[in-house]
Amino acid sequence: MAGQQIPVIDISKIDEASGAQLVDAVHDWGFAFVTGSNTGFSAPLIDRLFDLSGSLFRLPFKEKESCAISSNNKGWSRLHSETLDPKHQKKGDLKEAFNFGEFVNGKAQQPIPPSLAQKEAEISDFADRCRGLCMQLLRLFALGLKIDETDGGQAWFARHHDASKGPSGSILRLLYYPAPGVCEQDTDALALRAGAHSDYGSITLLFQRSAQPGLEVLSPQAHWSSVPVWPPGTEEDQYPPILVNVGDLLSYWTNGFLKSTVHRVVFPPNGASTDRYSVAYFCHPANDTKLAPVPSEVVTAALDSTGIKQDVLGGSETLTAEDHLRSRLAATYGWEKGADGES
Ligand SMILES: O=C(O)CCC(=O)C(=O)O
Ligand SMILES: [Fe+2]
Repeated sequence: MAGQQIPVIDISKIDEASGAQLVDAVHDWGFAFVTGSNTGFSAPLIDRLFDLSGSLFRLPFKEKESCAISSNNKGWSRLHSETLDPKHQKKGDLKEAFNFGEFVNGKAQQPIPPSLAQKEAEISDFADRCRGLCMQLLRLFALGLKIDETDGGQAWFARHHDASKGPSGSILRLLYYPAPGVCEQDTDALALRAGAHSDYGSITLLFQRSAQPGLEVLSPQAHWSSVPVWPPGTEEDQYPPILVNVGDLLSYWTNGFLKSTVHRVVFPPNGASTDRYSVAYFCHPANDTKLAPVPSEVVTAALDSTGIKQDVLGGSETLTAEDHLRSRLAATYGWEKGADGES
């Protein structure tokens, strides 16, 4: 797939037609761009968060280090400290990241750099908007999968993601990939900014900056294909297209019908000296959500035609969202404890 083929879907209407479009897009590829005022993200709002992210990563090492990431997967991680693909990458990713867990009444539940304190409300507001957009997307998935009203209809997934349902593993992650040559340079030609991985949760939202490309997705034919920052024709949009991808949990929940696609971040082409900043929001259902089979004729018909049975992926026990996340974190990092977190 050429990157520009990732469909751009206007989600101004939450109805069956846009639900079907979104489901079609992620059924094969796991990725789609969504746009329209309904996303809740104007260009200036996104710009402000990137300004804030720039000032966070420019803080003195000591201040960032005081918020270093721990086994709950919240906080700051430095260059080379981890890779998203430990099976294949010998060295850590060439990135810094700051993971914010859920905010409570606008307050972070983890140490944050003191000089960021007056921006706490702004970060919390951004995370709330991300969750709000994910709720709309979850409604669209349920509509596209034709879940019957008697089973919960468009609320089937969304109701488990409401903040009132209790804590979840949702994370807002700010990312900074320094330009080649700015930091200690890697001589390994295979070095990556972020190793190949799939995300763990229900839905990931990704915000990118113009002229800072690098994301690639793995095609079903096992080719890496670059993803544009702005799909052609959307450069001037008042509400920039936001990249959406399905995570492992939603793929599991739909018996693989919605795809969780492997992706990675590479250096700019031709040795160009550009930083990359991105912001990802990983949306998870409440920890105690039971991932029971989705009552969808669309999913059932697909399973019938492929011969895959519901329990092949799901096993005989109904996992909770927390079990699912814990098993993914353990597989990647060997973590046995905290269930909060993300890839
Ligand atoms: O920075 C990016 O474009 C992608 C980051 C990513 O895939 C992740 O952190 O899971
Ligand atoms: Fe990812």
